[in-house]
Amino acid sequence: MASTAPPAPPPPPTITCVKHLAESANLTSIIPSNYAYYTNSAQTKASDPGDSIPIIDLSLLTSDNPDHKSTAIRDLDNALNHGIPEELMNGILEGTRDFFDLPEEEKPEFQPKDVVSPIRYGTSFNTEKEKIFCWRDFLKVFVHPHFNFPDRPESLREILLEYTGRIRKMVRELVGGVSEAMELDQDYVEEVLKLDSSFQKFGGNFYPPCPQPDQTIGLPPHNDPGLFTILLIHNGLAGLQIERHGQWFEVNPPQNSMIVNVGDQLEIFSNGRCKSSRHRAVVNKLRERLSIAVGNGPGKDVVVGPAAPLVEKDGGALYRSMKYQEYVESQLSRSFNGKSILEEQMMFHEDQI
Ligand SMILES: O=C(O)CCC(=O)C(=O)O
Ligand SMILES: [Fe+2]
Repeated sequence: MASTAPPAPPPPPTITCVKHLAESANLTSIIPSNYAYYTNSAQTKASDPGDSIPIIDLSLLTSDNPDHKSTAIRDLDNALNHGIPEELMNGILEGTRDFFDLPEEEKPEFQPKDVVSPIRYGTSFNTEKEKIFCWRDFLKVFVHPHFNFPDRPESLREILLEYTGRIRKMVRELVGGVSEAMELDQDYVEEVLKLDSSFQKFGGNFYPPCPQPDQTIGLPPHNDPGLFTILLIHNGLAGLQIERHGQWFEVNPPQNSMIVNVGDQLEIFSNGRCKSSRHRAVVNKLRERLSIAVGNGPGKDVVVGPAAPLVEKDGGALYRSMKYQEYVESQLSRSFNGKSILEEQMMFHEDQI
């Protein structure tokens, strides 16, 4: 009688996550040289709660018509005020934290080589391409149109489904508000961007405390690829910075608030009316930081270019069109220090217009 072979042991960890490194007794006061990243702190301005970083940059949603503008503002306000219950926010933060707390030997199964795998745990951004690593670990899960979920921890599955579903609803309202501000028909926008099958990606970021926070970076400057990213930061801990006119501004979100970042597809679709937010995350000496970034795009197979009525109004398209799936894959397979894909899609640079 043939005996059944015992199950194969799990593969050894392929990467050292930074959480493990930060917790190891070997890490004293100097970080390893492959985490060295120079940030010009002189360029960073402290935040001014008065006017520096609006959590939603309503000026990006401008229409020349003041009535349209105020309707859009009201709609956006509604979307955000009636959003996500506090316990759901706490639940998703706890579930994600539980994932990062799984024993290291249980994590290799979530570490596929392929950058477009639907469930991917890793460190830095793309360690295959990078010599300098960033001080963060991540969990990325594709949650729509197909819902994927890691089978552990138990606490994550249901809450992931519910949380990302709520975020999709909120994003549709945001898209509705923006469409109105740009005088575009909402049904037209939903249809051309195929929002029923929107590609949605859940991202958990874990930044352990770092003995030399000025010598490294949590996430280097980047733009998110989709339409809107909704960011939730545990305890609103500072670390996120947004670039405006060559200066970096700290964002200090109020407790239980969410940050809405405009992504590249919205800049392209709006023919430059909405500007994609360039941002980065710095790390903290004493406290760990956990953020949840849910990226919301159009359908994967949509070829996104400037909306036809806007091109007509503006007398031309300012951006090339590209299938969203190719855009995402191209961004994922780069290292962070290369040229931004958005720049490549611009047909004219501001100094040429
Ligand atoms: O952790 C943060 O504050 C930023 C995260 C982020 O930008 C991202 O995941 O794309
Ligand atoms: Fe981001």
